[in-house]
Amino acid sequence: AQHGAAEPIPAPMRDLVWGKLNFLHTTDTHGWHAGHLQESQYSADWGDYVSFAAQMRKKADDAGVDLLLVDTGDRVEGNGLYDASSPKGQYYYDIYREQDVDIICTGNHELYIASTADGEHKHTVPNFKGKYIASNLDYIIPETGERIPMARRYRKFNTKNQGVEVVAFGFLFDFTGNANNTVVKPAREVIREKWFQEAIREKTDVFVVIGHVGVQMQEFKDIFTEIRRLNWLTPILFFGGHVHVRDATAYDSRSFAMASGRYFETIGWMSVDGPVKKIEQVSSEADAAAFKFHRRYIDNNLLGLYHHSGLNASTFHTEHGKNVTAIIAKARKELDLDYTFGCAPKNYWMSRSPYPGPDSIYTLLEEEVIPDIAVNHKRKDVPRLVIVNTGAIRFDIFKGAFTRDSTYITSPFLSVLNHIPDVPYHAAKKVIKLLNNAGKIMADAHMGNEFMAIPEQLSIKESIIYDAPANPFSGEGAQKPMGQHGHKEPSLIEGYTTRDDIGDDGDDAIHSRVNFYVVPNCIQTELAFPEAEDPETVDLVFFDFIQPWVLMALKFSGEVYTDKDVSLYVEGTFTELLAGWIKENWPAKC
Ligand SMILES: O=c1ccn([C@@H]2O[C@H](COP(=O)(O)O)[C@@H](O)[C@H]2O)c(=O)[nH]1
Repeated sequence: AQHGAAEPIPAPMRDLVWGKLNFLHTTDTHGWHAGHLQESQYSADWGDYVSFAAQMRKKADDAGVDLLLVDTGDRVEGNGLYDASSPKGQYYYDIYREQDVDIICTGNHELYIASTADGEHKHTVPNFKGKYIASNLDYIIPETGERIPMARRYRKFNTKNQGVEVVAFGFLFDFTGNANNTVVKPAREVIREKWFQEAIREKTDVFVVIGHVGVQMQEFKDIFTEIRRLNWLTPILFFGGHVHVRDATAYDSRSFAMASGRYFETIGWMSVDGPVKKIEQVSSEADAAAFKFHRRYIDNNLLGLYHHSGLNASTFHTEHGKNVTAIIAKARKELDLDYTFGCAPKNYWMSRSPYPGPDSIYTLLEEEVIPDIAVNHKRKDVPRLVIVNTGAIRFDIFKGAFTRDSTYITSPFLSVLNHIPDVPYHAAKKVIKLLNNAGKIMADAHMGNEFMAIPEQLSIKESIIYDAPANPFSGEGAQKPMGQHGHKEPSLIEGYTTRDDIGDDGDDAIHSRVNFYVVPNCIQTELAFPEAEDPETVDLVFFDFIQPWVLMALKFSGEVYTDKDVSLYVEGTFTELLAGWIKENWPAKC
């Protein structure tokens, strides 16, 4: 862990279940490779993960089984370690590559900005040569305009210890927000392509489909159906992401799918046991029931990593892992990520507390931040509606130092405030309602409103509010306390208490439960409104990211505008404006 990171706290633990084939999975790490410095339960860093993987590979070798590492994209955007350098990612590529990942693919965040996709093609694809898979993604070479596969379409290989044959694919969901130097092909079309049809006719022991795709999303279901059509008994394993949740499901009795959260809070574990090799393989569905699948969501917590590897603080860390931790520390220092803009007076939550409310980060924005930053001095007296999408905020603010790192953690995007001047108020006032409530109408116009909100809400549609704190030690397989604290039951800290299609025993550490309040897709602030009556016209101000939705909503309200009618409202990215606001408004010292 990084120097100064929150000390890990012991929790009651569920053990890992090993099989013949075992996997460690990361997804949506979004630059959090230094770990969560302010949260004890997720404070291990990428160097610790390098040590963990090496120790677990050794365990696998000793037992004669196999361990593979998987990463399903969105490694970038969301943390100072990636975003604070200029150009972005200057330190990240060399840190990330230190992990020996066996199967890796692209997420949508690698593609929003052309230079990010260039960086992916220039650095990460060659860093993981032969292991990087791009089943439905092409890249356009800037110099020639030639369109080529981002990386190989699939990978066939044998595992180290048992020689298990694996055919692996790497998909991205049907993403349309990419810059124009990549082409994402819809999964449902790719599965008809000749190369895919040939690949699924390879006689293999197991298919592994990794993807930046939620495990409940149609893309995975389509891929599963097509592989299964020709391979009735072969196990098919899916590793997904994008939705930022811990999740697992089975599409049938010989398949299994898991997604491993977000922000390097979670290291996913999947194992398969049973007749994994063709030679031992089964000829009927009844025999195929012998396959056993397990999943575990490992908190990225050093004490947990010690526990699962059977090691301790003096035996766990490899030289390689320690070096990676040191490289991260050096990068953080050079980027001055601990520079403090101000001191947050309390915690502000995205989903843990209701919006509107005193502890909601969106209420803080709506009532305090936006009125101060959404000001164009030439038009400051013109009434305006300022609309901000909630997905633009990526993480909670914790009481205490708000650092350069926090600015990117809260708001990594290059979002700016644009505007359309003098929009008739009768139309402008309908926009927020359409963005928040007219999901069906907008979806019919191929503008899914849910893409303006936080990704978690793609999966969690209703608030989850617990009546009272859960009984920590009740439930299936009540747990033994971790490590060095003997028989004393440690008190629980808040964290994941996952319920997926497999059950509620997926998390390795037992936490106390956390409420999840659903928030709207967008929030709105009214500024400079006359007191007596409604204005005739207003300036409509909004993040550039939601411009297509805003234009569509205006059209539905009877006012047609195009991109040509939109111009910048305030100089500076939202990230910079927020940092400036904090410097002005929160005390300098904590
Ligand atoms: O410029 C941007 C880019 C993205 N967003 C928000 O992020 C989600 C996508 O997040 P994932 O991590 O890929 O799941 C998108 O739906 C937007 O809500 C943004 O606000 N601005």
